[in-house]
Amino acid sequence: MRARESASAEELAVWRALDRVQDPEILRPITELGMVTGVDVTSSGEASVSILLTIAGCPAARRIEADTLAAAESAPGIAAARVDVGVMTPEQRRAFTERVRGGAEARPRQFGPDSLTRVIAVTSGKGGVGKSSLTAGLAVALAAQGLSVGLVDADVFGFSIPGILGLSRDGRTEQPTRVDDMILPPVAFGVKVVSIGMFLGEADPRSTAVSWRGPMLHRTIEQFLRDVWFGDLDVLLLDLPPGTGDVAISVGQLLPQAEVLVVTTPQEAAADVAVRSALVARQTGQRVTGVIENMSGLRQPDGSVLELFGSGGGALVASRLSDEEHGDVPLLGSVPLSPGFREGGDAGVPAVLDRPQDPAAAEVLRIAAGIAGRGRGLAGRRLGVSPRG
Ligand SMILES: Nc1ncnc2c1ncn2[C@@H]1O[C@H](COP(=O)(O)OP(=O)(O)OP(=O)(O)O)[C@@H](O)[C@H]1O
Repeated sequence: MRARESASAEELAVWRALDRVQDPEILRPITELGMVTGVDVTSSGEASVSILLTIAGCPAARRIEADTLAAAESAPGIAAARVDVGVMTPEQRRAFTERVRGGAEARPRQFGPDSLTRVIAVTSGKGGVGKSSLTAGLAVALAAQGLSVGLVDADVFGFSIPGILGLSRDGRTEQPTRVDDMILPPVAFGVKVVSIGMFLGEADPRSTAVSWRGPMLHRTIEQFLRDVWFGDLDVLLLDLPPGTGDVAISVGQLLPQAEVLVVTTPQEAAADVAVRSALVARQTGQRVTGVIENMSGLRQPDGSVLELFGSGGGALVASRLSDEEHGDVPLLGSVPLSPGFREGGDAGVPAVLDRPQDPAAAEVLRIAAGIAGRGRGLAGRRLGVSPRG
């Protein structure tokens, strides 16, 4: 088997085709990760490709093997292809994790103060207002716009993200892959997802209640942020539990640079508790950057709108959080009630991808575009002015 440096023209064409094969968990080309160890092409155009996997037999491994074969077969001048799969030795695995981390020892802490990742924590006052559905929708929408996105489901008591993103089926939740001490999160619709629901072992998350106390919760969130390898993310979203509990405070301590989005319903009575959850975030030094109203009016077949939960709650929360000290906290959007949006979540296929015309999905896409366009504040951004000549 020949390395890239000594490849013939036909072999080089195969290497180039393999550059397009991504590791489905790390989301980087397998050639860049050193997983392709050699390519041979015979004079009759038969290609053999050798790849090394961290572990054999897992779904990611099967996909890499299939994608490698398809890529080799598609290369110009190739009549047939086969793939030889090997498993890395412990030594090779160490070199691999080093390469993935880019020499992590020397790198700043993931999501530490020097990190360029924008961290957005989504909170709500009451439960059941659609916070998880919106967080998942925003994450998928941002990934679809080409951003590199991670999502931490920190809603320990009501983790629902794996279900909404199709990572949990028939009571089995997809598990992160462990490569030595590196934990690689599963990827759903381009989003790297980690959830407390993935760390329950064999327990069926449908019938498993997590009843951990503060310190245990804090350690778990800390582990999510430290040991799970997200790679270089543009945006990390966190789905917090509703209310003002231990997790919100831990996230405030661990990620003081986080922006906070508050989800509320149009019901004015829900506003007080939504404002309180935002104030807890402020107390831990986080910035509240916007409010999203969910479950706004439901469009009727005759075109009228039924305001099931009243109206005005989002605007009320936004205005109560805006003041001279903290500036304007905008209402980023009002997501209507929509049966299609709920069905997408239940089926594990986000409506923002599957039915972007759905009124709720369309509004989530619009909010995501606004969030993507806003960046992380002015620091490091180019301003739209040019010097006068
Ligand atoms: N705009 C909407 N239209 C219709 N159904 C919605 C909408 N938003 C959310 N839902 C549905 O409402 C239910 C609750 O949503 P979700 O689980 O996202 O709420 P939550 O605020 O995260 O709840 P908790 O924090 O208590 O777990 C889900 O069944 C979801 O599909």
